[in-house]
Amino acid sequence: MSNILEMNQVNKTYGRKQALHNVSLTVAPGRIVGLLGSNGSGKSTLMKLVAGLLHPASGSIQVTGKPIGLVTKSLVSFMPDRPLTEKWMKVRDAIAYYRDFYDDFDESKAQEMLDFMSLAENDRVSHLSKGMNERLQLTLAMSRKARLYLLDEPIGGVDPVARGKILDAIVKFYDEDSSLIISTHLVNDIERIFDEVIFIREGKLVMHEEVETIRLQHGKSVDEMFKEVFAE
Ligand SMILES: Nc1ncnc2c1ncn2[C@@H]1O[C@H](COP(=O)(O)OP(=O)(O)OP(=O)(O)O)[C@@H](O)[C@H]1O
Repeated sequence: MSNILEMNQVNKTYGRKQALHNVSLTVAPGRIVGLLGSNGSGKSTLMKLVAGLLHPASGSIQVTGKPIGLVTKSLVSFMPDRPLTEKWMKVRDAIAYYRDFYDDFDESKAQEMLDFMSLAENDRVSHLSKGMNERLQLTLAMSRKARLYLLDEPIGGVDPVARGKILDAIVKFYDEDSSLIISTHLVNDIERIFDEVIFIREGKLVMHEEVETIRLQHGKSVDEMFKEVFAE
């Protein structure tokens, strides 16, 4: 089966700042990929390019063999690091908003995820704790029927118990026809769910490896490898 994502020699600049340098990578179907790097390394930029929210300065990006554009917007579901919901909304309004906006929104999956997440339809978004808000954003992003899910820092600023619940939800509700890219710098908490990891530093891809290879051939956890590669 063809790759879900292919990036070839992608560069992205913001004014004079080069945020991504010649990034090339592929992601096969059915993979959970960790996109790991310290603050400012280019993780969000990479996701926004794949989501079609930014354009590369050069290079090509394809999702299921199709260049980024209108068609790929329906193949990619992006959970940004800042919520897309409005403060006045209740959880049910957020669900309705996504259902109206995305033809591929699966409302019964959303209901199942809300139950799993202990979120009530009547909860007001502005009253949700950070952890509960992350659960809502994850529910919204993962209830779309996409081929590629991009989750930008889904456990950022959330306590360890809430992190566990969010990771359990990702694994439980993830569909193996698709692939998932998750950005984080909290490697230790999340590495158990990754099949492969991409290390990115100052906009350059420095490693793309199967987690099993890191564990078996290098005898290290991903967190240990991360600390070694990113040691200053
Ligand atoms: N709109 C922008 N204008 C100018 N520079 C930007 C812009 N967005 C990001 N940058 C810069 O590009 C680089 C990569 O930023 P990016 O947000 O992709 O990193 P990140 O790895 O997601 O960081 P974090 O973990 O802090 O979210 C950083 O140096 C950042 O300051």
